Amino acid sequence: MAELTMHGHAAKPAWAPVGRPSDLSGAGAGRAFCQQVARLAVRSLHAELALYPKPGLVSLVDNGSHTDMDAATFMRSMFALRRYFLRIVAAGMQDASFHELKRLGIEAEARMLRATGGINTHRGAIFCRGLLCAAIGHCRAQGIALEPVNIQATLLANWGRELGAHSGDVHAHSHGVEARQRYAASGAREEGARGFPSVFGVGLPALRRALAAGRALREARIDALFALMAHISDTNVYHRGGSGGALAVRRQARAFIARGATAAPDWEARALASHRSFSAARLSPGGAADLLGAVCLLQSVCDGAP
Ligand SMILES: CC(C)(COP(=O)(O)OP(=O)(O)OC[C@H]1O[C@@H](n2cnc3c(N)ncnc32)[C@H](O)[C@@H]1O)[C@@H](O)C(=O)NCCC(=O)NCCS
Ligand SMILES: Nc1ncnc2c1ncn2[C@@H]1O[C@H](COP(=O)(O)OP(=O)(O)OP(=O)(O)O)[C@@H](O)[C@H]1O
Repeated sequence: MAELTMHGHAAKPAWAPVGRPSDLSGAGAGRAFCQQVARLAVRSLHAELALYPKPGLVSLVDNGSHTDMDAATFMRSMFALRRYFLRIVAAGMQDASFHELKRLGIEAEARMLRATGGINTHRGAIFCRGLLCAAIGHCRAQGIALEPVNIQATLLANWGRELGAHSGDVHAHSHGVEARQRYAASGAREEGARGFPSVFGVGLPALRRALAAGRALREARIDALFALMAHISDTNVYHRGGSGGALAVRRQARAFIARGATAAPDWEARALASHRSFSAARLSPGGAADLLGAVCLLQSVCDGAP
């Protein structure tokens, strides 16, 4: 939202920087800020879900490669996470420890699973967007401009050491752990430990480039998604498709980008063809989808986008 933006080209912030953590408990500017960021985080979940066509992924149009979840499952999960985002922004403002953020994340996962009947819709989003929300809150409390470079630096400076050491204690037998062991794939934990370089260095720049070239938000988000698919090591893809599946995802994404991505007049037909072929092969780049959502959140916080 425009009023969040702390730098030159958008509207001035509506609130004075929050200095005192005690603001968070009352109805002061701190609480209003947390509520606004939480709203943007939930909106980023919706933006990711609503985008179509996303190869193999669930959207409002169809379920892609998935038989166990649909848009309604994602909507239930989304509503269950609102309070989590509010709490984790506040925790970031109050200088919370990594242990405290992790506790909030684990609690949110449990709430998500209750809302979906045990289906994992947003584990990656809870992890990545939760940490970003904490860093955004911390920046705000310290009067640091809400710019991507500052948010990433804040995340690493405050929780980077523990993120680097965060290995096998949560979900010792997850699909991500399995993909790392079988294929030496990296995944959400490694992304987190490095301060989500794919979000800040790949997805967000791709989205901004497309917008600067005059394309609409939908096209810019598609460009960001394909840039992420071409770049990351997605443990969801490894889990479902092995190394062959991971190679196929990267190849298709690179071919889409090489043809000009959404600048090409026939981009939609080609994105749809990818969606059909991924769905037939049961491939689902869920990690890229999570990171795209994080890009949407950062764009709305830093650039004042809807
Ligand atoms: C680190 C987490 C995400 C575990 O990851 P792990 O790879 O073991 O689990 P899993 O296979 O279930 O995957 C988790 C998610 O990562 C996403 N993902 C896959 N690949 C990637 C990637 N390269 N980059 C980012 N996300 C990815 C997937 O979409 C999936 O939703 C997490 O469950 C965790 O530690 N949670 C603890 C609480 C928490 O969220 N804390 C937040 C603040 S510290
Ligand atoms: N729009 C989306 N469609 C599908 N998956 C998504 C979407 N957005 C994010 N994801 C991520 O992809 C993952 C879902 O994929 P998948 O069903 O393979 O997960 P899983 O629970 O690890 O595996 P399985 O369902 O095979 O047990 C979720 O963790 C979710 O974070």
